[in-house]
Amino acid sequence: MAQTPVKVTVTGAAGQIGYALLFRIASGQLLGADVPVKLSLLEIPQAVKAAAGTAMELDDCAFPLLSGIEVTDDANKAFDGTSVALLVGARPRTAGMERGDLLQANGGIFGPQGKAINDNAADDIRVLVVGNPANTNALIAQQHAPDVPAERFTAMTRLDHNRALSQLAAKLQVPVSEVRKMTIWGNHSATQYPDLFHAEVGGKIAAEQVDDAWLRDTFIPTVAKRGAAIIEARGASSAASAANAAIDHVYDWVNGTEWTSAAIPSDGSYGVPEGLISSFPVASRDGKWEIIQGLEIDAFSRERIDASVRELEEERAAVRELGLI
Ligand SMILES: NC(=O)C1=CN([C@@H]2O[C@H](COP(=O)(O)OP(=O)(O)OC[C@H]3O[C@@H](n4cnc5c(N)ncnc54)[C@H](O)[C@@H]3O)[C@@H](O)[C@H]2O)C=CC1
Ligand SMILES: O=C([O-])CC(=O)C(=O)O
Repeated sequence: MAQTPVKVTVTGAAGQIGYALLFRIASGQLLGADVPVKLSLLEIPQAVKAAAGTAMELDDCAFPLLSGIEVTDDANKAFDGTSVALLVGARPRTAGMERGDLLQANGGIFGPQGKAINDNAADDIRVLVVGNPANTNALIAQQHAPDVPAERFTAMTRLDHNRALSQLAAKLQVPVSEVRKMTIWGNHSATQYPDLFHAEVGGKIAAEQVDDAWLRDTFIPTVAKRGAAIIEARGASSAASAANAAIDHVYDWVNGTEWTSAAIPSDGSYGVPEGLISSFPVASRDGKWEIIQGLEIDAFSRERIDASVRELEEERAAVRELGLI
């Protein structure tokens, strides 16, 4: 192994997403098949033993790229020298809850973890928040890390993006790989807006290849409420698909992509107030996300983007009220 191992920290390592994520990171799918990794597993004290059990299983896989594993309940230790932080550890919702209902329960986790990242992480730290409500938790962590460039804090809407690809490909009976330029706008919540007016299939705008009623009454709600449908069917929230999306997000951030969706701090583009961590169409170049510019937004899309952004503003106001930022 020529390269120095990259330290990757996963919080909530003993949880269901953690279990679906860690083995894929250790096998090289997060950063690349030639990049050695060191894993740090952060858990609450009661779950450290279970995380240590997962670490035993990681050992038992004898992954050539895995150069070491630590298991801890100390955030300062977990984030010491970390280049990639996957903030998964948080309570999932159960049937009947919206993700925003978790703000009070989970918000308190992300301030201290943001501070521990600020004080200990490597200079090239990249943070992906998965724990819900992901956008606003990312904002909380970012606000406690004043020394880390703000754009290093991101939240996951890649699962929504992948769901949208899959639903559209099934409708048009094309392979998923033929869908281009999909975008999720706004919050990782039921107000998110999956946009077919810029997506393309066979070089033609997707919205023109489906009927309006399907787009409005089937596609958008199916994608936006897919998390609840999984909870209803599985009796537990999405895990392997969430882990898969986290891998996709970080891989593309580090290795580059021409078009995907990610929740990143707004620079004011498309009328989204600066600083909100909102999902946009993004490219990644030289290891940095860039919002894809110049898209025309019609009245139908404008109304939906604005509604989701309004919810993000309400969540930000709520966490201010709770003293979390
Ligand atoms: N952004 C997205 O697209 C998605 C987000 N999620 C969210 O991911 C989160 C995790 O989901 P699961 O793994 O299914 O939950 P889980 O309940 O199976 O695991 C969560 C783990 O986090 C740990 N944890 C709690 N507080 C912690 C802290 N302060 N530090 C470190 N670890 C801590 C728990 O001990 C537990 O082991 C939930 O908030 C869920 O809603 C889930 C699917 C998709
Ligand atoms: O819906 C949930 O609570 C879990 C999640 O974020 C998703 O599956 O998108």
